[in-house]
Amino acid sequence: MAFELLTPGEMAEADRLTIAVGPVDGIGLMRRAGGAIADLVLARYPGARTVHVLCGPGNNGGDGYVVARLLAENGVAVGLFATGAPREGSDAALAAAECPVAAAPLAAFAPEAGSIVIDALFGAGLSKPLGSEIVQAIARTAAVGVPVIAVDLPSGVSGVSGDILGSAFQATLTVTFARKKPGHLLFPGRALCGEIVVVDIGITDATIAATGARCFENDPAWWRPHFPSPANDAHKYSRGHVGVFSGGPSATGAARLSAMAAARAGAGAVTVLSPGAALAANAAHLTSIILRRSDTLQDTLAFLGARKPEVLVYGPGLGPEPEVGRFALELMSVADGRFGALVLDADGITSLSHRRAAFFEARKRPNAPALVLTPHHGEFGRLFPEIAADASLSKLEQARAAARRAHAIVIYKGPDTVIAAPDGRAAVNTNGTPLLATAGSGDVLSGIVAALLAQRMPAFEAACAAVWMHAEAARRFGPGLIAEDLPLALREVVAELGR
Ligand SMILES: NC(=O)C1=CN([C@@H]2O[C@H](COP(=O)(O)OP(=O)(O)OC[C@H]3O[C@@H](n4cnc5c(N)ncnc54)[C@H](OP(=O)(O)O)[C@@H]3O)[C@@H](O)[C@H]2O)[C@@H](O)CC1
Ligand SMILES: [K+]
Repeated sequence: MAFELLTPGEMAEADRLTIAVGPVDGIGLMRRAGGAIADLVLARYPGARTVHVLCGPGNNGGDGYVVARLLAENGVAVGLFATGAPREGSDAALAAAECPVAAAPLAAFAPEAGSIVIDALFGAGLSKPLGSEIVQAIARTAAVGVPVIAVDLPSGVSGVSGDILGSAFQATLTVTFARKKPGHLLFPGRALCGEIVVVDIGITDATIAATGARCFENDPAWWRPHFPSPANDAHKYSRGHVGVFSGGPSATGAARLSAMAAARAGAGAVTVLSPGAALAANAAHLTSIILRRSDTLQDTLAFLGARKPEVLVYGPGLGPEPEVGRFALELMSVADGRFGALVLDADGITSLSHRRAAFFEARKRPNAPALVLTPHHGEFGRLFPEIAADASLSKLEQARAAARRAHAIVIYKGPDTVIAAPDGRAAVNTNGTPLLATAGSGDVLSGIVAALLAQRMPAFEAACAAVWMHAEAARRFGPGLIAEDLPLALREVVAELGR
């Protein structure tokens, strides 16, 4: 299934391998790429009066010359504007030579209402911020509000990171080749692509695999085979037991949200581990969730010995104090098979930022539990300040670097949540919704992750599934959503996935 995301470098490698194997050559790929775009334009805009094609100096421009030629051959009035002639001997120069429409300088481009713009200025080869001539062309296009069809990427959007280099077109439709690129899915690029259509230009799945791409668009299609479904003879503990640590008397809700989500996501048993002072508050709100007092590490060890939970959730509602971080380190050091995995969220992450060296050291120990970290942007910056400050890394690369550093699955949350594993696998989530920007929503996510881990779903797949399910539940519930609604809204999502 075609969920890999290719960096521009990996895409260039796929092109190179395809051409090396033959029979299609570089200009052949370009003709296919341009041909697919011309077909889409003709199908989608049959009444377009004029199509303006803007061509850059590289192969993206080459695709543009193919589109211009094919549209002209189909009787469309074509305006062609170029930043300069393509390099002599290049495929783009060949495509330009085959194009019967004369190119005018880009400065002369002035789109009118009713026209369509094909942006073939820069794609995978964007290497620096756009110059003023191009920025002005973008502004003139935006001023008339005509549809823009971007070839490969909206010019100005980095295919690697989704960052905007100076300025960028707001596309109505972006047509890319073989596979999507990270820049299509990471913000702000994602918002500038409009609809994204991936066209097949003859690059095979085997060739994509040969590029070594290890990043994916998050989709149930590839993790669903690992999704847990209870065996017929299941009992509550065989379906996985999750323990969730609660905050003090005035901060217990977060743990209960996490616990409810873990139960709805299929954990057979869920225990809230509460400080004695918060037992009454928790008891007043819990029914099927087990409640157990835990004030000290000894209390927790007694629970681990007696109840043998697979997964612990540590962080929601605990407060950012250093002793919270110290306890997280103690938990990791006593794990030694007493529990399989730890989900560290919210204050569990922030509190460790005071003990980063000890934390990273603890992660190197051979008996350390599996770990899932679920930072949002601020928490990520606190635990991984050097990685967060490295502007040369995309969000995707930052998440990967953090996963390697912490020997953990990292769920780097946001509108474009990235999930990364220490082995280099990564996924970008695409079903997120602003409905999730609500207090307590992160606590629910940590509970879902824990439940899937407790049911023995492999960690990377479990994290990807949890992120997708969380967003899917929010979407289905719709406006008015508060975090309390999410666990129940999960029911339908779990039912469909487990079918
Ligand atoms: N066979 C294939 O490979 C296929 C490729 N295909 C197509 O090729 C595209 C990739 O082509 P590409 O590698 O030539 O890169 P492209 O985006 O055209 O730009 C490179 C040129 O732009 C220049 N430049 C960069 N930034 C700039 C700026 N801000 N301002 C000014 N100049 C700037 C850069 O200059 P340089 O960095 O060298 O100084 C260089 O001259 C890909 O997106 C797809 O559409 C398809 O046809 C399928 C087959
Ligand atoms: K483009």
